[in-house]
Amino acid sequence: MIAVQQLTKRYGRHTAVEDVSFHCEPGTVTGFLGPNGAGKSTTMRMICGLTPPTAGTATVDGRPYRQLPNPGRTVGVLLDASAQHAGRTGREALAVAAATMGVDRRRVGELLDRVGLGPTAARRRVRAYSLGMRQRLGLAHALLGDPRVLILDEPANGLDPEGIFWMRGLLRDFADRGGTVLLSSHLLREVEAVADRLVVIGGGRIVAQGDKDELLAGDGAVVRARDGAALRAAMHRAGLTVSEGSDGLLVGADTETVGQVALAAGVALTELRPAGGGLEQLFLTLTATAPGPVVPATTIAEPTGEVVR
Ligand SMILES: Nc1ncnc2c1ncn2[C@@H]1O[C@H](COP(=O)(O)OP(=O)(O)OP(=O)(O)O)[C@@H](O)[C@H]1O
Repeated sequence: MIAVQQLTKRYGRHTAVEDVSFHCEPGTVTGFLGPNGAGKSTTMRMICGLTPPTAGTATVDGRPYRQLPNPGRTVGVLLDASAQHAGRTGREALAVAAATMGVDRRRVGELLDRVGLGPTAARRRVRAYSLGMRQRLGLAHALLGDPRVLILDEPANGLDPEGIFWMRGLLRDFADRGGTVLLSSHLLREVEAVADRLVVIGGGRIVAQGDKDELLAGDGAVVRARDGAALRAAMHRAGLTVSEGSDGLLVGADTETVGQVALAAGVALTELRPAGGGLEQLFLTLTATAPGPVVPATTIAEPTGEVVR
């Protein structure tokens, strides 16, 4: 469990993070979303005791990070994959961390396998690693102490599509076994596939947070089928509003309803997803302008301050 309460960080007159509060519960993946410079890394660094907050508190499993007796046993952290000892091999880097944490050395080999760094990669010096390999090693490092909590800053950076798919599976499995995951990204689509909850930050302030499905629902569904005419006719017959979107039909109903209508009509779908219009729009606006006020869970505030849903 991660509890963040009214965290604020000022650098001189610049406010990097302001009054940020959220919780991450066991068994869930929380996607921490925001454009570049929004305050994600600063918030995560405060949770991990690396940046002292100007105000507010953050705890992991009920304690501030710095008061955890052996932090790596409670929380696995990956904040900057490029900041690893370049002169050590991947195996050496993990072995040193295992010794520091008091972890059985045999876990080193297991974890190298688990993150897809085979024997050849494990023998290479970290300076020769690609960013994707460093992310994998960083993840192995984070998992080394068998923690119940993971805090990962942009872990998908540098991973290829197969690597991103693999990482999603690993994080989903971790949460399904009761773990707590907080992962940041500047890409909605990247976390949408794995997160249960979303916390959206812009200009240092929370602009939306809540259950992912609730945040993405209510804006209709995007649906496609090889037989577009049959799909459109089925939606019409069911009394649903239909319009042509840029990447499929936009239907004014949730994905479950749309899927059932298509099934009943015998139309095979090639794609079905929440339209996510509000969140997409919020993201586009956030990227362009400064944010507005903090709003309660499962609502979205436009950067102007107007609540749009
Ligand atoms: N040490 C520092 N001194 C001064 N300003 C800082 C410092 N660290 C971060 N900032 C500022 O705080 C704001 C938030 O930065 P932060 O790195 O937390 O954003 P981010 O959401 O992680 O962005 P990115 O996705 O680009 O990593 C930015 O305006 C940044 O310039």
